[in-house]
Amino acid sequence: MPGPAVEAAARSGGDHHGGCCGKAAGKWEKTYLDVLGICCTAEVALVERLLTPIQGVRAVTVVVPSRTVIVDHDTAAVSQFHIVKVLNKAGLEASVRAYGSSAGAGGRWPSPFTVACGALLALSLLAPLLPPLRWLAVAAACVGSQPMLLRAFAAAGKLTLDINILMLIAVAGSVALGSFTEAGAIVFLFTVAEWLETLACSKASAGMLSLMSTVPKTVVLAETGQVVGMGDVAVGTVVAVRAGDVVPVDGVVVGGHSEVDESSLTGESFPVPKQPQSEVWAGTINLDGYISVRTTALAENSTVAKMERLVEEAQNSRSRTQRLIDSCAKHYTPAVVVLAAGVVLVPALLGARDLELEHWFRLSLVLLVSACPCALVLSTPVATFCALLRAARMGLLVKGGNVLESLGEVRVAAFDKTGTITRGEFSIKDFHVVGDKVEMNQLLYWVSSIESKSSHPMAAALVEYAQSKSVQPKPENVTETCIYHGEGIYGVMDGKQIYIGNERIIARSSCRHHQHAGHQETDGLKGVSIGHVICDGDLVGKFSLSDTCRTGAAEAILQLRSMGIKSVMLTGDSAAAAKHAQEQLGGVLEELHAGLLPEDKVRLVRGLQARHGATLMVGDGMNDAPALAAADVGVSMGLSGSAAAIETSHAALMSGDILRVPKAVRLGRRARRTIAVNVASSVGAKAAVLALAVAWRPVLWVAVLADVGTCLLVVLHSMLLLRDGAARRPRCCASATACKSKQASKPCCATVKPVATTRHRHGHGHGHGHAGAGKPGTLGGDKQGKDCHGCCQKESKPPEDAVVIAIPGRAVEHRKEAFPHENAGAGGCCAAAHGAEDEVCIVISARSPCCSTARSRSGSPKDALCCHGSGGKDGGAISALVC
Ligand SMILES: Nc1ncnc2c1ncn2[C@@H]1O[C@H](COP(=O)(O)OP(=O)(O)OP(=O)(O)O)[C@@H](O)[C@H]1O
Ligand SMILES: [Zn+2]
Repeated sequence: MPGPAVEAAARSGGDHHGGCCGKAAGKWEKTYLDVLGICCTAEVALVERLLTPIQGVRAVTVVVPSRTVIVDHDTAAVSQFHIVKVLNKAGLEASVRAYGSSAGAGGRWPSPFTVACGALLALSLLAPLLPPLRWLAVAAACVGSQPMLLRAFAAAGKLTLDINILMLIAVAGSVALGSFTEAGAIVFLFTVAEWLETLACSKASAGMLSLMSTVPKTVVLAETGQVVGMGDVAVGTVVAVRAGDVVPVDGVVVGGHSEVDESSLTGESFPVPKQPQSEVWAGTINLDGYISVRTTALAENSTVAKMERLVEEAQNSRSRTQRLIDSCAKHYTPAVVVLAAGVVLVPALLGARDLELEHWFRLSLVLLVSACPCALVLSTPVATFCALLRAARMGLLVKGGNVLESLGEVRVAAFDKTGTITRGEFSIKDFHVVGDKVEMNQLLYWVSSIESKSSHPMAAALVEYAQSKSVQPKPENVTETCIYHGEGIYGVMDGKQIYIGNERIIARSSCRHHQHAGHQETDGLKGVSIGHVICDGDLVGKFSLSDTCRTGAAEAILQLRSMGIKSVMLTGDSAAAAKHAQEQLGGVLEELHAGLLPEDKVRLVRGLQARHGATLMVGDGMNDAPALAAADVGVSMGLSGSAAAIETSHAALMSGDILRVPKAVRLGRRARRTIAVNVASSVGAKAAVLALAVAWRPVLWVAVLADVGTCLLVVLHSMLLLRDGAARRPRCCASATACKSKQASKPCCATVKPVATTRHRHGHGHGHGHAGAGKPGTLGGDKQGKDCHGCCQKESKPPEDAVVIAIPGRAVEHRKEAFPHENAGAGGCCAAAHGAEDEVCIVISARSPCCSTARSRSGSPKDALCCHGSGGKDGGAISALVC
């Protein structure tokens, strides 16, 4: 059945595995199998016992919720078909999963056995008219139990007691008692429930596959146009990616322009413009335009490959609750079976009469049926699976069920400033030479060359600044570098020892002008970070830079507060910069800690844990890695965030959308609630059946119904987690829920509303002399200043002063398609906020501070971006309005 696609998929999987383990002697492959016969942990043991003894099988992983078995095997020693055969012999209904196809496709229709069983059972109900028809019920039981028999035999052969054996004993018992209809009903109920469960599970695992977008197996070399296998692509190769193609590798664009859909990684459905120097990731889709990409990682080290591995590991790692339940379940089944035996043996030995004995026998059968802890065992993993999937779909990679549980327990959230609360996109406010030792160009050359070696956000800004002054950095001329976390960077150039950084670096460099250099408050620059350049012990340059808060930062913190979670800021930056960010956010943070070294952050996180309990830490940089590891849940932010932060964190947020932090906490809480309800209902159902059996009379089919019914309920209830939990409230602006809070909502709503009215009055917006006027999505309005309340009154500016941010036409169209009733532009904000699943919002006001930037005093167009929900990627900006 499996075609070439399957083999290709399996082989490439194997290559990558063998490659990364470095001991690829044979041809190790990872084969993914859909095994519909997996019901609970009993079958896990069975599958393992069946497969591990086979020679050439290295590892077997069973993922119960998605009924997937992953076999790591040597293709020379054992083929996938052999593995499938072994599983099918045990009645486990295994098949090789075609790469990219949806799992469990075979489960769409009930098996012929089930259908035949149902038909025969229905006919047997006519027995009152024609008594011999009652035997049809026995036939129904026999036909329907075919798959169960195979599995029961396999399990018995491996000395495992599984649900199939228990059910068959119950069926045999009913036949022995002469209740033929009951026997047929048990089999029918059981098989139908199993089929329904498979349907539900396949829906969940189909989502899993869509997450792991199909990365192409071949690439086209840009130079020659040759098509080569993914495995033969070395780092530094330039590959061609045409419009409509999936980007095959992680890399940097070296030629061409395009827009890329990164939703498979970030969960954001907004196209991201790419030009030379932009990073692109494997698995994202090149929407339009041809680009050539220089690879920066081998296929097996690409971000998607890492994600896949993480998701796989996450499914296998058991959470605390699950471990507890599993260890209880281990003792539960034997205990109940012994009890069931006792219930029938004791009265028999005591010489009970026939009629009484029948009662005890029935009770014992009911006990047996109830001995399967199916629903209980499923209660945690299915919920965890669905929650992890939901998280992954919103661009949050949670590394395991434990992390999910911890997320739900969070009491306090610590945020790093640069790159987390702020965009990490600094703009240089001022750069000047101090003294007459060097001149400007020389200084810029040194600074940009040395900063080219740093991944700090400030470094990028400094390099860009130098380039804008026509100074090209030459990192190859830097002979020695050292990065001092929390301080800055040191490098040797032209034989000079150069330090760049904050006041701490001045002390380190033993600068002769120490006294003079360290005073930033006296500089009259407020809310900016000050940097110093020291050359051979002399202060030779000074610069100041500023950064703006991310859209939604204030709202995210307010949402956390509404959930009873306190937020604090931990930053390595200066106190002035920290205070400035706090002001921009409208004072929503409850504590600020500035000037911290990485180890100070760890100490403070430990302190928060001691004082408040479970602590969430959100950060992005190298300097955050230890704190992320120390927190109960460390969330690293951004695809391009520091690799160290992504590795050490417990969860990685693939986009820069900080609003997903409260969303993640909410998801964690929902998952905990779901698990609690699952456990309670599965235990409750068992208890109710037993109570009914003891107090009234033991009815077998009720016991079976309760057993398989709760299994199904647990699965379906868990699947509710896949849906977006946030209730859709009417939203007045991009920062949606912030509208509840006074600080954040007023300026924003006030800004948006008048614009909408203005547009009404003017028909379509007419630009008043500002760039981009007349383009779709551009709005002009000279009345804005008057109409706007709050923030805008203070900040109103003449239209010429307004900056219209680039309007990628495509993006506007894209929006228009999504919200045809809207003319894009200002109104688009509301429109987008209503419908879009990921709250991509459009309205950008140049200079009209709103939302989180309400009190921003910055003048640069970049800084004024607000109400911009596309996750901090400026390229997505669409329209402008003028205040
Ligand atoms: N490459 C660099 N160039 C210039 N200054 C630097 C550099 N690296 C660090 N610094 C200085 O050291 C300070 C602390 O840096 P650190 O990386 O610890 O924190 P941060 O990124 O500014 O803030 P946060 O902790 O909120 O992320 C910075 O504010 C900056 O002044
Ligand atoms: Zn079971």
